[in-house]
Amino acid sequence: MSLAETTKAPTTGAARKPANVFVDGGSGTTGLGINERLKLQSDVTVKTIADDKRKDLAAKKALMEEVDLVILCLPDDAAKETVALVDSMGASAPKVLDASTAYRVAPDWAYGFPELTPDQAGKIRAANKVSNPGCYPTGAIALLRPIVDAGLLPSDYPVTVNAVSGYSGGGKSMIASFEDGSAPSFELYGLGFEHKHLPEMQLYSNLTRRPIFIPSVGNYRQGMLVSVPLQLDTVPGKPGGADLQAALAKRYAGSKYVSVMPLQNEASKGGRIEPEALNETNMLELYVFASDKYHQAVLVARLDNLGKGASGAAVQNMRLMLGLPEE
Ligand SMILES: NC(=O)C1=CN([C@@H]2O[C@H](COP(=O)(O)OP(=O)(O)OC[C@H]3O[C@@H](n4cnc5c(N)ncnc54)[C@H](OP(=O)(O)O)[C@@H]3O)[C@@H](O)[C@H]2O)C=CC1
Ligand SMILES: CC(=O)N[C@@H](CCC(=O)OP(=O)(O)O)C(=O)O
Repeated sequence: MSLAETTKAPTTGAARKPANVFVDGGSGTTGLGINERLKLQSDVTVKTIADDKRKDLAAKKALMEEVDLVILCLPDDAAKETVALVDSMGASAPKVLDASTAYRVAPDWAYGFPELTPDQAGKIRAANKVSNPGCYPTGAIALLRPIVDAGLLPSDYPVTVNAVSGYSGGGKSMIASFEDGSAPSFELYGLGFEHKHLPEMQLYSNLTRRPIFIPSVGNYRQGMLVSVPLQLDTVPGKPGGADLQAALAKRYAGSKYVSVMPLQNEASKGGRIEPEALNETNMLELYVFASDKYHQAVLVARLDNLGKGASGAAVQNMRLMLGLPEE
């Protein structure tokens, strides 16, 4: 057994040293959010790389020899480059948690949405490679998967997902374009039907038909809403809003980070929701707005794109992968 291997933290056990973690891309939007969260965790030590060496592969490899887990907060190509480096390290390789889109539907990686199914947290705990979900898929999959699994929505239903994100979702360059006033106040995008989140959204929602996904970005920093309209009279069995809400409540009962809100129907008054209420948290709220009169429903997820949509989820996955208790 190599020296580096003996320094890796055990994944189970009571008394032990803090686990060592390296955040590759630690000065980007997602990386900074993870570092802020890790400052509050005494059972994790963050190992850093000199700024002028942060893109130097030999320096990265030397640092990765010392850590139990590396979190990649990089563009896809750079993430693939670091993963190739990890793959060359043999027994001294750290576990990898990747925040990019590169491995989200790769069969040999675990998908880092612990609430996906009752056994997903266990898969993440046991995996050496975990991909952190995209922000929009986190909302869409959380809403759709339990309803499809319960047989309330057929897997070939023509699903449309609409969403709005704060501008931090686009990383450093989009943040700069909103903050220097060159970006429009609001914009629809994804109108080429090829948004990078579609494959994971379809796969983990258990949908056989590719959804239509229309995201948008507004002139505020962070927070998002993901919504899925449903014409319930076209769905076999004609489920009502209460059936949908009950399936979600059953799936997420006891969950620390996913809250299923009471059914919102004609009697509830309101019919409005804004995207920023969960900012700086790792929470995800799920709503069913429904009309029995018109047999229509809209499923809505609210989350912080930098929280449960990125850095918060990464820290939740990191703790599972290191065998540490929930925050
Ligand atoms: N922002 C968000 O809400 C979310 C982002 N993500 C994903 O997380 C990843 C990072 O995104 P985000 O934080 O927004 O992006 P940013 O553009 O804010 O940050 C990316 C960081 O990576 C650095 N970087 C680029 N290439 C390398 C390299 N070869 N080695 C080391 N560092 C490098 C950049 O440094 P420099 O600028 O100097 O090149 C920059 O600091 C992306 O894959 C993104 O898709 C995931 C979920 C949500
Ligand atoms: C507003 C905005 O541009 N958002 C980004 C998604 C951010 C995110 O979560 O995407 P990844 O995790 O896949 O990087 C986009 O639509 O490409």
